[in-house]
Amino acid sequence: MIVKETKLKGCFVIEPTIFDDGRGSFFESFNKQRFNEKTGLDVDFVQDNQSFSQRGVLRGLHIQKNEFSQAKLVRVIKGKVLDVAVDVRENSSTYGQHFSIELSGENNKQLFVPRGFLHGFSVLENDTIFSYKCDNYYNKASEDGVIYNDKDLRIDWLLDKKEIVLSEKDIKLKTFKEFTK
Ligand SMILES: Cc1cn([C@H]2C[C@H](O)[C@@H](COP(=O)(O)OP(=O)(O)O[C@H]3O[C@H](C)C(=O)[C@H](O)[C@H]3O)O2)c(=O)[nH]c1=O
Repeated sequence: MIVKETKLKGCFVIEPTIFDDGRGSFFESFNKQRFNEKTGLDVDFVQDNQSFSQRGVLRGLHIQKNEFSQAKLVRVIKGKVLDVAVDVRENSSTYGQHFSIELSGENNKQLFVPRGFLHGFSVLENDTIFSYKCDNYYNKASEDGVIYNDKDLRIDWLLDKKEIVLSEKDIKLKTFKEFTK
């Protein structure tokens, strides 16, 4: 298991050890002891989520605020996404900066997104299964977010504008300037 901290403190890329044999392959998708050892964290995940999307779908950028904020350990079981985490932790030296990474059923990479981050992903292949662990429960009332094409964040989602599919909720998300007011 290789764990590398990104330029955003506390945000890690995790590459599990894959065991290939004549039948196929095996890997531990999560091991609390090893995760804590390698990251220096002690995260207690309480909820697993899964979403299924076709190419062009873009989910995010979302966050749950205050006491409902969530750290997430995200991965792709099948297909491919560009996963994006935006640091919006108060007084962070990397406030407003983002890290993006391709997660796929091929590369089996995972991203640990700490509390205090906006999170979103664009779907790059059909029939993509996105699976993630959260360290706090879903709380709709605490949800907030930023529009995917915010002029200040300038995120390249690796999709043509005309193919992007957003939820009714995400179409109406605020700008980063409005979010940080
Ligand atoms: C997140 C969530 C949603 N729901 C229900 C609420 C809606 O009826 C339905 C779809 O929810 P939503 O449109 O918020 O799903 P996504 O657009 O995939 O949102 C997620 O995508 C981004 C990338 C994230 O990081 C968050 O985990 C989350 O905001 O599932 C639940 O019942 N429990 C949950 O934990």
